[in-house]
Amino acid sequence: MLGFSLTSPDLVICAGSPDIPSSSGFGDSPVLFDKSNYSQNLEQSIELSLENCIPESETKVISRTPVVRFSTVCQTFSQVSSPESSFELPPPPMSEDLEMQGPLLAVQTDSGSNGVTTIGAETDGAAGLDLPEDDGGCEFEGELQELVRSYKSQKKELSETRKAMEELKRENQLKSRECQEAWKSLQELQNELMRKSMHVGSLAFAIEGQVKEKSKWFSSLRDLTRKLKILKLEQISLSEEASTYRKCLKEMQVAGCTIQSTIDQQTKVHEDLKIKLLEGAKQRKELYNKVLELKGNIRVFCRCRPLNVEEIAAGASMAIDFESSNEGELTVKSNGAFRRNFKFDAVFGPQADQADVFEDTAPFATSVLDGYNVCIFAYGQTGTGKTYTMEGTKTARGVNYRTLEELFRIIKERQQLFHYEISVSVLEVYNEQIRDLLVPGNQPGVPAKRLEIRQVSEGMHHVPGLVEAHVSNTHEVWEVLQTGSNARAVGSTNANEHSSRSHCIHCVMVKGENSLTGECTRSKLWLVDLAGSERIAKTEVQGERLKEAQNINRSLSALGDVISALATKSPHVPFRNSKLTHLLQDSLGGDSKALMFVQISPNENDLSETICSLNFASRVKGVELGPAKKQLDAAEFVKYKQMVEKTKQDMKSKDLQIKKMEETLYWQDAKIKERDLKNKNLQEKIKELESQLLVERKLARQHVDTKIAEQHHLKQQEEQNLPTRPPLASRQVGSREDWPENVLGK
Ligand SMILES: Nc1ncnc2c1ncn2[C@@H]1O[C@H](COP(=O)(O)OP(=O)(O)OP(=O)(O)O)[C@@H](O)[C@H]1O
Repeated sequence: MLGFSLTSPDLVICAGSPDIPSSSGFGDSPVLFDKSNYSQNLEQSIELSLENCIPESETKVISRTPVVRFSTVCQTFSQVSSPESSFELPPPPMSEDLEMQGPLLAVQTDSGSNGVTTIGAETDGAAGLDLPEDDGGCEFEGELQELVRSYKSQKKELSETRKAMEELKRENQLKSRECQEAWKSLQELQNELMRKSMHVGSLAFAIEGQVKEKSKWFSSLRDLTRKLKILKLEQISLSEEASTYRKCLKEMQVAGCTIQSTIDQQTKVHEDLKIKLLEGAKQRKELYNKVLELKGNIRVFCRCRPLNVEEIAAGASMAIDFESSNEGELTVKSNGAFRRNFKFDAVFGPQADQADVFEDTAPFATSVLDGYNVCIFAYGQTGTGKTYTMEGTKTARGVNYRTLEELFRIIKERQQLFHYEISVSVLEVYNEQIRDLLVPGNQPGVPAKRLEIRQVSEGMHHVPGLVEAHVSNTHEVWEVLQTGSNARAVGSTNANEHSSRSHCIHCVMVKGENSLTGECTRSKLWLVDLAGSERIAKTEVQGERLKEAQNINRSLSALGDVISALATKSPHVPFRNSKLTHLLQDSLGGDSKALMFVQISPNENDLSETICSLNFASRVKGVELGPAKKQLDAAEFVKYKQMVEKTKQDMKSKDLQIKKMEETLYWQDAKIKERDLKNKNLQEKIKELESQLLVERKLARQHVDTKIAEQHHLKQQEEQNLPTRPPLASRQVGSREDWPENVLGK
C-alpha cells in the first residue's frame, strides 16, 4: 500500500500499489509476501539467496546475507562464480584412481603365488607390505578379508553415496535452476518495482503539481467566491437602493399625480386668469383709451429749448416762465411782465432731457401695439429743437428711436401672447412732393419716382412703391433711421436749410397677432418732424423760397385746419388739402391718437413766433386756457383725474395679481420639471445599475463555468492517463451541481 499524505485541502490516496515498509531490509523494494509467511519464506529464500550475484555495494545494505549451505556435501562454493558450477561434483573414482589415491588402499590378493597378500600404496611409493606366510598369516588373512569386506562394503557405501551424490547433484541442479528462475523473476520484479517506483515518483510529482494547480484553483475559486459575495452584497445594496428609489419613485409619482392635479387646477385657474387677463387687457385698453380720450385724443406737449451760446453771448433774455411746468403750464413774459398763460398736457423746460420727454410719450407706443394709429409730430419755428426732439443725437436719442425701442420692449414682454412684425418707411414731403428716403440715390431736384397716396380701404391709405424696411431689433431701427437721416442731409446743399423746409416722416407699420384669440391688427405710427413754421412776412423771402414757404405754410395750416376740425368734431375734416394731412389721414382721425410737440424758443426776440406756435398748439389742444375757464376746467380735470387714477390703480392691482399668479405658475412648472428630471435621472441610474449587475453576474458565471470545464477536462485527462486513481477522482472539485448556491449566484 502506497500512501501520499497531501497537503490540505485534499488527501489523495493511491490504493493497490505494493506496500513498501520502511523497516524492510530491501529499502525501497516491495515485500512480496504477507507477514505471516514472511519468516518461512525468508527461510526458503535465504536458502537460495544469491549473495554472489548481487553486487557488493548492494549486499552491504542487506542486513541478513543468505549463505549457501550444503551440510551433506560439506562443500562451500564461495569461490565459484556460477551457481551451476558451484554444485559440480567430481566424477566417481575409477578403480585405477583408487589405486593412485593415497587414502585409498589397493588390495591385491596374490593367492596363486606365495600366498602373500600385498597391500600396497603405490602413490606414496612405499614398498608393498609383505606379510609372512606363517600361522600368523592366517590371522592376517582373516584381517585382510575383513578389510576387503569392509573395503567392499565401503565401496558399496561409496557407490551408494555416489548415487546419493548424483541424486543430490541433480537435485542441486534443479534447485539451482529454480534459484536462477527465482533470481530472474526477482530481478524482473526488482525492475518492475524500479519502474513502478519511478512511475510512482513521476505520479507523485504530477500529483504534487496537480495539488499545487488545484490549490491555485481553489484560491482563485475562493477569490471568485469572495468576489461573488462582494457582488452579492453590492447587488443587495443596489437592490435596496433600487427599492428605495422605486419607493421614492412611487412617492414621486404620487407627488407627480398631486402636482399634476394641482397643475390641472392651476391650468384651469390659469385659463380663467388668461380669460380674465384678456378681459382685463381689453378693459385696460378701453380704459386707457378712455383716459386718452379724457385727456384728449390729441395731446400737446410743449418743449422749450435752452438759450444757445450765441443767444447767451448776445445777452438774450428768457421770455418763458416755467414755474408751473409741472402742472403743464407756462407763462409768456414780455419785458419782464406777465403777458399770457398757456396750458398743455405737459410742459418741458430747457432743463428737461430726452428721457423726461419720452416718459410721457411712451404710452403711445402701447397704443400702437394695441392696434391704434398714432401720430407724433413736432411743430415749431426753425431752430427750436424739432429735429432734436424727434431724432435727437447719438448720445441723446430722440422720440423716434425711443418709441421704437419701447415697441420692441413691449413686444418682448408680450411675446407669449402676441406676435408682431414691424417695418419702417422713411419719406420726406418737400414742396408738396413725397420722396422715399430709403431709396438710394433719390436726391432733391433730381426727378424721382413719383409717389402717390392711395386709399386701399375705408380709412386705410397707402403709398405704393414706398420702401418698407423690416426691423426686428433696435439696432436695425437705428440703422434705418440713420439711413433716412443721411438721405435727407445728402439731398441738400445746405442740410439745415433743407431740413427746415421739408417735412420728414417716419412711418412705422405694426402687424400684430394675438396667438390666443387669433385676432390680427394693423396699425401705423407716424413720427413727423415738420418744417419750420415761421411766417412768410418775417422771412421776407421771394421766388423759390417763397414757394417753399407757401407750401410749408399751406401744409401746416392744412394740418391746423384738420386738427381744428377734429377737435371740434367737425363732420368734414379737410385731410386732402395738403400731402402732409393726406398722408397722416389714418393717424389723425377716428380712434387714432395724436401727440404734438410744440417746440418754442426761450429767446425774447422770438416771442411773436413763440406766441404764434403756442396759439396754434392751444388750438390743437382745443382748450385755450383763461383765468375763468381755468378753474372750471380744473375742477373737471380733477374729477376726471381722480377717475383715471382710480382706474389706473385698479388696473395696477389686477396686473399685480396676474403677475403673481403667473409667477406662481412659473415656479410650479419649474418644480414639476425639476422633479420630472430627477425621476428620469433616477430611473436611468436604476437601469444602469441593473444592467451592470447582470453583466457582472454573467461574467462570474462564465468564469466559474470555464473553471469547471477546465477541471472536468483535466479530470478526464487524468483518468485516461492514470486509471488507478479513483480516490483522486473522487476527491476532485466536483461537478457544478455540487457547488454551493451562493457561489453560482443562483
Ligand atoms: N432741448 C434742447 N437741448 C439742447 N439743445 C437743443 C435742444 N433743442 C434744440 N437744441 C439745439 O438747437 C439747435 C437747433 O435744433 P434743431 O435743428 O433740432 O431745430 P429744428 O427746429 O429742427 O430746426 P429746423 O426747423 O431748421 O429743422 C440744435 O443745435 C440743437 O442741438
